[in-house]
Amino acid sequence: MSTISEKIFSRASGKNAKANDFVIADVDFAMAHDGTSVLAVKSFKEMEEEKVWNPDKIIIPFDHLTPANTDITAALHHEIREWIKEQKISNFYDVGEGICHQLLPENGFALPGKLVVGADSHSCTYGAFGAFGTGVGATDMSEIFASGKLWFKVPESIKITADGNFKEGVYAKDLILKIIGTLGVAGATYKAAEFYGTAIDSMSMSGRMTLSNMAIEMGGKAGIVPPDKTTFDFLDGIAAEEYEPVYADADATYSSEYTFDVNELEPQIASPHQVDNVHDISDIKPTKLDQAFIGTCTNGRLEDLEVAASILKGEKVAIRTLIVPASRNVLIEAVRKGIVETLLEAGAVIGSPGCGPCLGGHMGVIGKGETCISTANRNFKGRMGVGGFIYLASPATAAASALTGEITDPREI
Ligand SMILES: CC(C)[C@H](C(=O)O)[C@@H](O)C(=O)O
Ligand code: SF4
Repeated sequence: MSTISEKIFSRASGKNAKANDFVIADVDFAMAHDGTSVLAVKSFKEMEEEKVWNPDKIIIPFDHLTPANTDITAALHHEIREWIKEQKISNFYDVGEGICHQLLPENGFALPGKLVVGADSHSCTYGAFGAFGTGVGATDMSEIFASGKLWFKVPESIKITADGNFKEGVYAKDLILKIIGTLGVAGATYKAAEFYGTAIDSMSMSGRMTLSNMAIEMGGKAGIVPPDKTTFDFLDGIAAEEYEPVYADADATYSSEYTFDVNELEPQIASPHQVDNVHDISDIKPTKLDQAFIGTCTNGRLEDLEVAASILKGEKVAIRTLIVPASRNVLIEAVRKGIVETLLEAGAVIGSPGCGPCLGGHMGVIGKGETCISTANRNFKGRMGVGGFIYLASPATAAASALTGEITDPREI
């Protein structure tokens, strides 16, 4: 009678772990990016540890401020590169390779049944593969660097079932926005969400990653999709090590259960400045935009760019439109398929793979009083630039809006 999380923590801690137990667990893979590795490495050095527990289990992608935006960032990048060399960390992804939450799945580190911990809140993305993926702070990460272990309180789980078929113009992003709008930003605090239902079964890995990615936006510790053929096919030939899929027992205990009917779902918009300020697009009053941004660990994958290109093909954007592929592989594929050409011809700007302006660091921040429609996961006040307004939506809605210069239903284009 165990949930997926209880089973993963039981294996990782070597004891029968139940919700609310405190356990010390062995971490399978640990990730820190350029933004958080700086503090994690500082704290690791302060612990006077000489060597990391396992240089092959640590993954360091540079993605948040890449290519370096200032001399300060460049110096920090340099410092981390030196530490990576000294510690012989084998999985280092330098500028231009892509966003951490895209690179771990692409390189087969997000695996069913594994405990994958990242020094980044959106590490819940790995739940799309049936892993327990979760984010921790940089000092907790330094402890993992040193010992390969960390303490956890085993989360209670909630069950979210989404049945039905997506209507044309409606996507996984709309579903997760609807879920967050319904549960609220604290609706799943310290809980692990397990996703079930026919709408999830028929979703691609890309869609599942969008779903799991945003579990943290309702306070979730993890957002897990039980692995199936779609998962195994994706991992075929790329899994970094062997894995054992884990499923919940039929009589597992959930602290709450929710159901969603995808047949009825419309495109959703999260209005400023909270992710749960979610509305059907038909309820949004006319909203002028200054910028559209398509990218991030939520929606910067090939499928997302493909949808945007299908809408922008042969048209011209009415506002600044920034497109940042989630990884080098995504960009290469998008070039091969002619997607990049279509986007450029439509007047979009293509950024180098990475986080781009998602957290307001560089490469497309917005000015005071400006409004951006974004495919990211957060619309917090000031996130993309002080005094700016962010509306969250799917890539289709963002692309349709880029064409008109105001929030636009992709089904009306
Ligand atoms: C910089 C990093 C710590 C942060 C996070 O943890 O989520 C960032 O990725 C974000 O999306 O706000
Ligand atoms: S793309 Fe945005 S949300 Fe994702 S890791 Fe980067 S800054 Fe965080």
